[in-house]
Amino acid sequence: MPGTLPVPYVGRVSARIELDRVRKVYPAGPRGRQTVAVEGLSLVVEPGEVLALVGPSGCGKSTTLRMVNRLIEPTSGRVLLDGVDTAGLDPVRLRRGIGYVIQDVGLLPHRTVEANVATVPRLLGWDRSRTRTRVGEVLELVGLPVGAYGRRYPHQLSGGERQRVGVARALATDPAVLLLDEPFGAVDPEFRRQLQASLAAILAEVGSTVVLVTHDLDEAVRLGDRVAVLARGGHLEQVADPLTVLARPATARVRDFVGDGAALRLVAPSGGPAVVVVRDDGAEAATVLAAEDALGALRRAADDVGRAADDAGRAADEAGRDG
Ligand SMILES: Nc1ncnc2c1ncn2[C@@H]1O[C@H](COP(=O)(O)OP(=O)(O)OP(=O)(O)O)[C@@H](O)[C@H]1O
Repeated sequence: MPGTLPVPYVGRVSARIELDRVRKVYPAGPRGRQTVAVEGLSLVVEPGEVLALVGPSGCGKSTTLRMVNRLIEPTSGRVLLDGVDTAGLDPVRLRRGIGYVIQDVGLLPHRTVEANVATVPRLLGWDRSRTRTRVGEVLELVGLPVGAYGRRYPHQLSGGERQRVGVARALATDPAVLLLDEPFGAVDPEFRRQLQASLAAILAEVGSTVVLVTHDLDEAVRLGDRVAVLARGGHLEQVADPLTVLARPATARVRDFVGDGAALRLVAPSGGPAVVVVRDDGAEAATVLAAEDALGALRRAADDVGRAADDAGRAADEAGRDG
């Protein structure tokens, strides 16, 4: 059930986000020219959906995200939440109803984990016992039980644990909208995979509408129900489910961005079985095979190669005997 903004949300609620011809132009600096960061972007994120925003550096991903919680005001166009134009809402109240996680999560260094996570519930005037219960729940959800971690300070945590506290803090009031800007940008690749897996489980649990900014295509494919690919100047090139983006890039820019590595790759999109995407760049054909079918095809191909090698070996032997 969609929530009605800008009230705080409790329970499994999610909002519909609509960007309607949104444009952002940064004014010229002392020496530079003005920058068109986002150009006429129209996009809908359905309630409960995870939309991953990807694209090359500087293509306007963060600007787009921050226009949703009004950390940045659009130059023109509208951002609607559940049909309500956010331009008419109080930006501070709006932001308290929207979870926001950035790369360097910005935990308050002199406050414990528990106190950091309780920040927004306190601002919203929740009573002590309700806050304590919820803080315990969200810390449990991100795998940092309050008994073991609640009284620690940020400097007593690893980078990955700090990121998870940031996610818990953003989830503390069950926001209808969750904005994630490179949430694991600072985490090393191997641990990143683990965090992505736990985030996927968390997102499935909370039901918020999520916009995830990442430069990591694999992260987008893993976590996104749909993937939106932006090009420089904030132009939307394609928005589709992850497999379609990989298998059938809509434009040359998307093809460049997803790269040749996408021609054959094993992916595990959220909620679906692992699949192999096979793209034939020379033709229209693109095939998405279930992993087992693809493995079967690869094994058969390997058997054929093996048989051909055996045949060639036998032929060589026979030729040797004859000679
Ligand atoms: N405050 C600002 N003033 C002027 N230009 C800005 C400002 N913020 C961003 N830009 C410019 O707007 C464009 C889009 O920036 P944005 O940070 O939204 O891109 P991004 O896709 O998130 O980039 P990255 O992946 O590198 O973080 C870039 O050209 C950037 O230099």
